[in-house]
Formats: sequence, C-alpha cells, structure tokens
Amino acid sequence: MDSKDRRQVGKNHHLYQAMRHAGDGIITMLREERNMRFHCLAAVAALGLGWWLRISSGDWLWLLLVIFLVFAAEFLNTVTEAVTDVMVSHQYNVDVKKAKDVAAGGVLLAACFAVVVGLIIFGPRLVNLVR
Ligand SMILES: Nc1ncnc2c1ncn2[C@@H]1O[C@H](COP(=O)(O)OP(=O)(O)OP(=O)(O)O)[C@@H](O)[C@H]1O
Repeated sequence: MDSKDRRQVGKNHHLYQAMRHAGDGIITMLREERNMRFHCLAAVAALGLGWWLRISSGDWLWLLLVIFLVFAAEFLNTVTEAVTDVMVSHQYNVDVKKAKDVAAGGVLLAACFAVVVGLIIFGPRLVNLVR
C-alpha cells in the first residue's frame, strides 16, 4: 500500500485500487479474526473430504454455497463490530448490543446450516465407509 492510499477517505479511482482494498479486507479478516481462521480450517477440511469421497458436482455446489455463506456472515459480523465500536468508543450501549448480537446470530445460523449440509453430504458416505 503506498503512502497516498494509507489515508484515503474517498472513492476508489480505478478497479486495481478497489481490488487492492478488498484484498486488504480479506487479509485483515485472516490476520485479526480467530473465528475466520477457524471457518477457513473447517472449509479446507470439508473440501478435502469432498475430494477424497468424490462427491457429485451438485454436492460441490452446496458445499461451496455454505462455505461462502459462512464467510460472508463472518465478514458482516466484523463490519458490524468495527462500525459500532467506533460509534460508541467502547462504551456500553443497548443498540450496539442488539446489532452485535444479531450479527453474531447470523453467523451462528449460517454455521448451523453448513453443518446440516455437511451431514447430508458426508454422513451417508462416511457411514458406508465404516460398515
Ligand atoms: N459497546 C457494547 N455495548 C453493549 N454490548 C456490547 C458492546 N460491545 C460488546 N457487547 C456485547 O459483547 C458481545 C461480544 O462483543 P464483540 O462482538 O465485540 O466480541 P467478539 O468476541 O469479537 O464477538 P464474535 O465472537 O461475534 O466475533 C456482543 O455480542 C454484545 O452482546
């Protein structure tokens, strides 16, 4: 990131600049958010299992959908935390509690959906393997 960009507060002027800021956002998530690293590990494990069990292309689509749904929910959760923390400077606020709890609930729902899809895809195949 060059010095001109470091204090940018306005719009991006070209696609490359926009992509670089988006990339910074993804790197920040991986560096600073423990839950995001956990989601990535779970995603790698699920993708590896899918490859090992040779799941169908329909199953791959479901797997990718839930992986990116969980990632998107975690990104929105982090945005909510960052914005609300700035708004109240780390003071207790009932509206901030509501916003953060709702955002965290969204991650939990997405993660539960991912577990259900994982069980539907992998459950019968794994049971067959151990039989
Ligand atoms: N300023 C605040 N005012 C009221 N409640 C707050 C505030 N900050 C945090 N909380 C409460 O603490 C919880 C956790 O806060 P926060 O989301 O910042 O932590 P976290 O550990 O990063 O959460 P997550 O595991 O969802 O990433 C929130 O869901 C909310 O209930």
